[in-house]
Amino acid sequence: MAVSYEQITVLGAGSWGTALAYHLVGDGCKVKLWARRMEQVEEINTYRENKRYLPGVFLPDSIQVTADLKQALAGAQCVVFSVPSHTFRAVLRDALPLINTGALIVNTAKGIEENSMLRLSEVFADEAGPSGAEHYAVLSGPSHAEEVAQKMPTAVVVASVSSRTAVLAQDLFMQKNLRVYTNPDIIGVELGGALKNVIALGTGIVDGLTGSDNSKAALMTRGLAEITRLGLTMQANPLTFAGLAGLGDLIVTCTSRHSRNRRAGIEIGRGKTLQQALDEVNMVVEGVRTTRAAHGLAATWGIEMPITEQMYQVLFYDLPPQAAVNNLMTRVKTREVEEVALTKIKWYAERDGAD
Ligand SMILES: NC(=O)C1=CN([C@@H]2O[C@H](COP(=O)(O)OP(=O)(O)OC[C@H]3O[C@@H](n4cnc5c(N)ncnc54)[C@H](OP(=O)(O)O)[C@@H]3O)[C@@H](O)[C@H]2O)C=CC1
Ligand SMILES: O=C(CO)COP(=O)(O)O
Repeated sequence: MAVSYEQITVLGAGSWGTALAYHLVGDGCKVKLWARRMEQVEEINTYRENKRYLPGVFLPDSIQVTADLKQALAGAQCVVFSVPSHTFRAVLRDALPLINTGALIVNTAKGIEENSMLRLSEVFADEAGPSGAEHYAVLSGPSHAEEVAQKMPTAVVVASVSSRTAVLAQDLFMQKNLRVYTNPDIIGVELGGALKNVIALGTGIVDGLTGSDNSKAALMTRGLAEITRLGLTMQANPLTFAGLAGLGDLIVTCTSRHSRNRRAGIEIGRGKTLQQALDEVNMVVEGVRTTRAAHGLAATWGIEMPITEQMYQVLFYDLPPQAAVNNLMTRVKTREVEEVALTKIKWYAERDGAD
């Protein structure tokens, strides 16, 4: 039977945190939404609307907004993290001592820690200790805040090392407009959600350059191939990349007008610098830091990720986007699917010293 919560706390009052608070608030359940800035709290309390991050959505009084972390977390049986991934560790560190033991923790950020190259569940284990993992779940999949807030039918996935926790998170978010699947493959779900943003920047660039549908389809498909290649080596289930956290999220992020990563890419494709593109979007563009982390992971695991490599050169070394396209198109010829499967076999053979 589904557990009913009296109080849920959402940390992070951007688009996603606000949409999730709106989604979760219901009969008998109080939702507290934590924003780091008092001005934002005042604005939401005055207008009952998050004008900057989720305009047009009326937030009922049963969503209590606060900038006081202690007050936000007092009594919470469930804590949803919706802060940008590069701030996750710091917010987590402040929040952990204030979170009730045994509370369900759901992280909804999509990224990889830039310098450590850790997945966010690894960052969590780093801060909370490995035993905390039992209560920790990840929510991912194709789900733009704007559409979830409009109650558009949406499907997402939750992953946890604990099947009980995954089911608790599934029950928590499941509603008529939001269908939630569970998946035990937390590695694949985290990698899919983070790495699709790198490809979305790339498809955005193509939109800004030429708008070619053929080129975008090529990037998405070959992007998924390199994500799968890395994921396989990192012990993910390859089927996860064909699911909501992989292909599903890749489609939405690479094609939607709501996607910040795609929008930033479009600006770069039109000739803006990275900083100009980020200023234009003015919301978190996770794919930029993730490109650096993915580039590092590819080197660490010895995996070829040509699209990630070109994105890295465009974003951080001013490679002109057209030159990146040319580089991708003139790579040495290769096979479509065998390389993906062979990657894992080759990697293990090398590790184990086998022929
Ligand atoms: N938007 C979406 O549709 C979806 C987003 N996600 C993921 O959710 C995460 C959050 O994204 P989203 O809500 O869209 O981001 P937004 O850009 O909409 O908002 C970011 C929020 O994070 C706050 N913030 C920034 N830095 C810090 C910090 N150091 N400590 C605490 N809060 C901070 C911002 O506050 P301030 O205004 O003060 O800077 C703002 O409230 C990302 O990982 C994203 O990939 C996942 C699925 C869907
Ligand atoms: O992850 C998302 C949708 O599932 C949000 O993607 P963007 O960050 O590109 O907006």
